[in-house]
Amino acid sequence: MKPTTQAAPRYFALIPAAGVGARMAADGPKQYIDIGGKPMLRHTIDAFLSSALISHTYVVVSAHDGQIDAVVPPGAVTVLRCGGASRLASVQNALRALAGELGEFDWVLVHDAARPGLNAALIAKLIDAVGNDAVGGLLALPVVDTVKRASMAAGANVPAATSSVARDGLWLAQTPQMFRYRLLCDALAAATDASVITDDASAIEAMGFAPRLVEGHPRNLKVTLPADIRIAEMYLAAP
Ligand SMILES: Nc1ccn([C@@H]2O[C@H](COP(=O)(O)OP(=O)(O)OP(=O)(O)O)[C@@H](O)[C@H]2O)c(=O)n1
Ligand SMILES: C[C@](O)(CO)[C@H](O)COP(=O)(O)O
Repeated sequence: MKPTTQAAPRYFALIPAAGVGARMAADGPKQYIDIGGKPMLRHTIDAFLSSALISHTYVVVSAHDGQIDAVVPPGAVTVLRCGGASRLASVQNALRALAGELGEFDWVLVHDAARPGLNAALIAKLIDAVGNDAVGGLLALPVVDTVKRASMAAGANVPAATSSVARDGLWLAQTPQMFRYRLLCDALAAATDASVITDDASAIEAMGFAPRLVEGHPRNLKVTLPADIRIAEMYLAAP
């Protein structure tokens, strides 16, 4: 019997970088803020370029982005100027733009530009853990604090806790979130509400699948608020 040869799996990075960084309240989009001597987005790009597992890296930016060309290393990264009004829309647009380049079984690792602390070891950990999985998965951190559900009473100036949420089984999603191209396209094509589908795994879950959770690292935080910059600087100073 002729031995069957199966093509080696391919892993592609897709970096949504079309946000405006409203919560950072900086002069411009937070993905271009300097951290440790280079723009945040360049740290994120370099994490994928440092991994021998990644076949190619794509960055999706807004159509009128005027800063990306000074950030990406020539030739090593493809810029997709199809960012949308939400992270969901940016990823949907990027996946459509890649229809002619990616095969249905190619793995896509969607990773926030705002998570510059990613490194090759975390990329390898995720791929090793779910690269043979039927669904895919994501880096995440188990919740270590007590979680409160709160409400703001009329006339109050701070919310009040109405209950505590049992933390067993609660995880905080990070990225990359890795799924095969076809499944990810189908899941996101069915997603309409960006306020509900706030990560790629949410769309996969909405199809009834259970993405695997692989423990990430605090260095892989999402740089969202001004105070996050110092934390990112600390981790990026010690790769
Ligand atoms: N329309 C959007 C919104 C967000 N993102 C990207 O999705 C990632 C996570 O989003 P977030 O941290 O919320 O970034 P912003 O949307 O820029 O931040 P904010 O919500 O404070 O405006 C970021 O890398 C961001 O650039 C994107 O590609 N397109
Ligand atoms: C994708 C994500 O980073 C997982 O935690 C998160 O959902 C992004 O949320 P944001 O409001 O778009 O930053």
